[in-house]
Amino acid sequence: MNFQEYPDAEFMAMGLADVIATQLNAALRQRDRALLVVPGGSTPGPVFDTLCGARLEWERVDILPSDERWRPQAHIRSNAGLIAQRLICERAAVANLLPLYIADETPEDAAPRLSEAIAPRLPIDVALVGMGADMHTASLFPRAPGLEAALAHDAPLVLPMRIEGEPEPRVTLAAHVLKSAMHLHVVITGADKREALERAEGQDALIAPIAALLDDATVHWAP
Ligand SMILES: O=C1O[C@H](COP(=O)(O)O)[C@@H](O)[C@H](O)[C@H]1O
Repeated sequence: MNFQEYPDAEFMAMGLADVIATQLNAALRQRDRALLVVPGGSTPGPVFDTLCGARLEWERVDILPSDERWRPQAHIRSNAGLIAQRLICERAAVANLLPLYIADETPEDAAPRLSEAIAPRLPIDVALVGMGADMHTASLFPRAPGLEAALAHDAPLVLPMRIEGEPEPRVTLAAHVLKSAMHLHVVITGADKREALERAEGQDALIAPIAALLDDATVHWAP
């Protein structure tokens, strides 16, 4: 794991947005299109606010959520809703959002079709994921039913997740999909998450799902 520490969240947003834009530009020099995976939640907003102004050919960029809460995009808890509002705007308004949600279907019914839809878009050029203080990443939650399947190297690309205590079901990219990204970044803030990250290192991924990604990741942390 590479660990990058910043003096505050604003510095981190600027630094991380710059790294992601540089990596996307490099990918676009090699191929027609680039694929960027991003998380939802409360942490990535400031990174999106800076990244959306980056100078790159956004019309050639596909943006895919790392996971989705099973809500329509207009819902306040939708990860795609956050991404559409804070990232797919300004210069990035012409980027293409690949939703991980199908209206009027259950996550279980939709997951195979979502897997089929994203398969031709892989590999991921740049993946940015978050982490909760409980060490979940994307929607890979500790001890969740279905977690073992989602950690398997041959898991379907997209899996449904039902997590006790969460207000809605979810879908998530499998761990191997995130790990296969050319560049993998984890963004976290606060002392509690830094401590959780330290606990996760070397842990069983069934207890600390973020551990499944750490070997391949650069972790970006600000107080
Ligand atoms: O529920 C989710 O949580 C994680 C972490 O979110 P945060 O609010 O603690 O930053 C996020 O990465 C994931 O995409 C989201 O669905």
